[in-house]
Amino acid sequence: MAQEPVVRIQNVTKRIGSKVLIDRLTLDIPPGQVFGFLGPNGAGKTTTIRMMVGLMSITKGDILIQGASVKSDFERAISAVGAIVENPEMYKFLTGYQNLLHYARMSPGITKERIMEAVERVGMQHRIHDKVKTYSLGMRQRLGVAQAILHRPKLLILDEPTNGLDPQGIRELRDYLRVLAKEEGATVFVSSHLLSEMELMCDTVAVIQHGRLIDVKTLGKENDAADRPQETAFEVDAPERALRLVKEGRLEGNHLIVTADRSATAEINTKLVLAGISVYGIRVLTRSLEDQFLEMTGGGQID
Ligand SMILES: Nc1ncnc2c1ncn2[C@@H]1O[C@H](COP(=O)(O)OP(=O)(O)OP(=O)(O)O)[C@@H](O)[C@H]1O
Repeated sequence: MAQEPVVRIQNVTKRIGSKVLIDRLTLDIPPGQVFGFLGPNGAGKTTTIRMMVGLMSITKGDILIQGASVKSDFERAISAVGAIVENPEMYKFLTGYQNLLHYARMSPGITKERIMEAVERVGMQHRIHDKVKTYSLGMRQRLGVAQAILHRPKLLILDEPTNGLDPQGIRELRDYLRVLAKEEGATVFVSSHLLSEMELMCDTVAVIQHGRLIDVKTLGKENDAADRPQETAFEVDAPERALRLVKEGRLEGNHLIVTADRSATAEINTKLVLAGISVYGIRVLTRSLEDQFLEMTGGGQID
């Protein structure tokens, strides 16, 4: 049985004046995943996140976090959330550890052991006693994440966490977000306008444009991809005859390219072979999420 979603965004609309920023957005976020929220600049990612954490009101619809309504039960909803939406304030002349200790004093029940556990989750144990002013951007971000998870939230929200990070920093971010999702049993919700990074980081990606949900894709699951129609190339000895026989697709050299799902692929192969055409190879031409995203959003342009 599918587990209860950690977040349920239910038919949410955000209007400011006559402008519709978010248009009837419905989205379930399952537990224990790194879940991506992908869209070009201005698509409405930050607006959605701001509504999730109570920084902006919801015009219509509702958002449930661990079953609690952001609109009518905000205290309970937000208690399940750790978020970095704007840059977290850190005292630069204190060490990372002192910053966390300071923060922990303001929230009851966080022990020193828990602080060190959070520090380990983000791989900062070797630098945590250095002053924040000596940290790189990636380290400051890790410290921000450690702070955001101190109270063991079920949902960690990061708005554009890869911004400004170099490739190495992005790889490290990906690695520790995966550990977090697994070890803390938390769902990590990350927004980005960069597809390639989302592909590396996330289990699932929801694509948004013009305030509307366009698609939700599970990444890295072969079965999922295998059941959908995909461009498939049949390498044959008589391409023209193959095209006449199959009556669809196009030719590229000695390849017949057809959009087909698994069963159609098998049927086409049988047809070709029974007609005496030799099939030397069948290859699925998988497209990256990037290609699909560009297709969906018309090249990633805003308008
Ligand atoms: N307070 C506001 N009043 C009016 N329009 C706004 C307001 N805040 C955001 N917008 C507009 O709403 C749209 C969505 O903005 P939002 O910041 O949510 O996009 P985004 O997907 O997070 O993009 P980015 O990556 O550029 O931040 C944009 O067209 C933006 O100009």
